[in-house]
Amino acid sequence: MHHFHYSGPSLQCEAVDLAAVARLYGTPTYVYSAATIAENFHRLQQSLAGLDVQICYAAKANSNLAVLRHCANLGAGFDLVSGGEIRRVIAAGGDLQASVFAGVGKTEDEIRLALENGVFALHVESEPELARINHVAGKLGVKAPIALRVNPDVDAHTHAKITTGRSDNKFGIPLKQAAGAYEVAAKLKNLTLRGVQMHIGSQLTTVAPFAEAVQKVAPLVADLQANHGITYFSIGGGMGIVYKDALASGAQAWWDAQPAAQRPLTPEAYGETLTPLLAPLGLKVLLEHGRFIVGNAGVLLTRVEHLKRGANKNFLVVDAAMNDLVRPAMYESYHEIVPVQRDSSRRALVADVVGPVCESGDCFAKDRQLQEVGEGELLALMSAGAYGFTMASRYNTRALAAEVLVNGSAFELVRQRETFAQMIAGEKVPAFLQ
Ligand SMILES: Cc1ncc(COP(=O)(O)O)c(C=O)c1O
Ligand SMILES: N[C@@H](CCCC[NH3+])C(=O)O
Repeated sequence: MHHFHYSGPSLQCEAVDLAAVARLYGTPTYVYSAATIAENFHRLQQSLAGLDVQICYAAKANSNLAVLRHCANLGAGFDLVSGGEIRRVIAAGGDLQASVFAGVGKTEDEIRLALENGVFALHVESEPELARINHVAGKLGVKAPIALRVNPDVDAHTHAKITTGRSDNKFGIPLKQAAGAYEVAAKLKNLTLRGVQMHIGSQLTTVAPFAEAVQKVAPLVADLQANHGITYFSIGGGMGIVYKDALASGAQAWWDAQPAAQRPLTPEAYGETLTPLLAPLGLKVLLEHGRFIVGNAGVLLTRVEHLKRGANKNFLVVDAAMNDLVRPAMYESYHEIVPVQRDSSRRALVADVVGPVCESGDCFAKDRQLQEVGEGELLALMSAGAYGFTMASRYNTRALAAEVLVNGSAFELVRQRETFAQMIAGEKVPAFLQ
């Protein structure tokens, strides 16, 4: 559920007219709803009520400082995958002592930064990494708290590029080798064994793969608790969101109308299945969801440049492009596209919605049915709060978009649109070319 809805003809985020945001800050602009983030966060927390749960929000989904601070204020720690993300949490005033540092290729500098700032644990992806962390911790004279990321080889039934828990993915230590790797870790004197971690993929739409993975890894967790005194089990992130009916799914009525067997995954169903599997372990549970918390909490506002009538199809050219939101080009993913001013008297238009980038893949939607819209009118690409801005690039020397956070009837620019001067600030023409 989320807080994007029409008030009469106008699309609003909470109590703010999206047209007003575009007038003030231009387009393309990402707009996030603070209330939606808070609601998702609380629902997730409630879903495993009764267990000792810490949400480590996956900052890679949306790492704007305002979003991080909002999550921190709600009680989140963070799941971080780079020194840059660690520094972002520090800059946002978040709690690193409730945060974990993951990733298959942590550098020595990044490990040092994590340890110096007292992260809750490092999530280790391989035996060579254990040795590296042990070495850095030794130089600092500290003990590094670690958990091994275990790869349970479970099919998450999601897009091949975002599945992470199969044996042919680069992530984690195969379950069969995990006990041995823990024995290796236990012998390294600068490490403290603190937990077990797993993550099987992103945009999971059923609870079954989560349950299968928890059941596969639970015996190892119980063993390590008995023999090494570990205190937590991180079951990763990955809860999927509704993309296809993105606008309608903001309302309770939409959920009520879904046949029970086809209802999208909810935190309540997730908690109902996983609580009985996790409770007997008696350990702290870490959740690392990103998309579920912020995905439906954001839209990308864009303006129509032209309607171009081609030989056999229409192209609606907008001012956002694949550099702003790469998901459709990268994963063929679906984002609902809606007008900011709705007008039911307009004729229907079927068009490819495309950006100005010089690639045929720069296409947000193929043969999409929309209301007829003309030059200068605004559209919203829904469910763009996760892996939207954080995956943006400057391809075609296009500036990074602006970001706005809405809270009730208030809204503020939380990232200025990049200027050309900022884009080229680190570049120079060398003397030998002058
Ligand atoms: C280790 C880890 N934790 C958390 C996440 C967040 O996933 P999601 O945004 O699907 O919840 C990811 C991304 O897939 C991940 O690799
Ligand atoms: N970037 C992906 C999700 C990857 C999650 C990170 N391991 C997406 O946009 O769906």
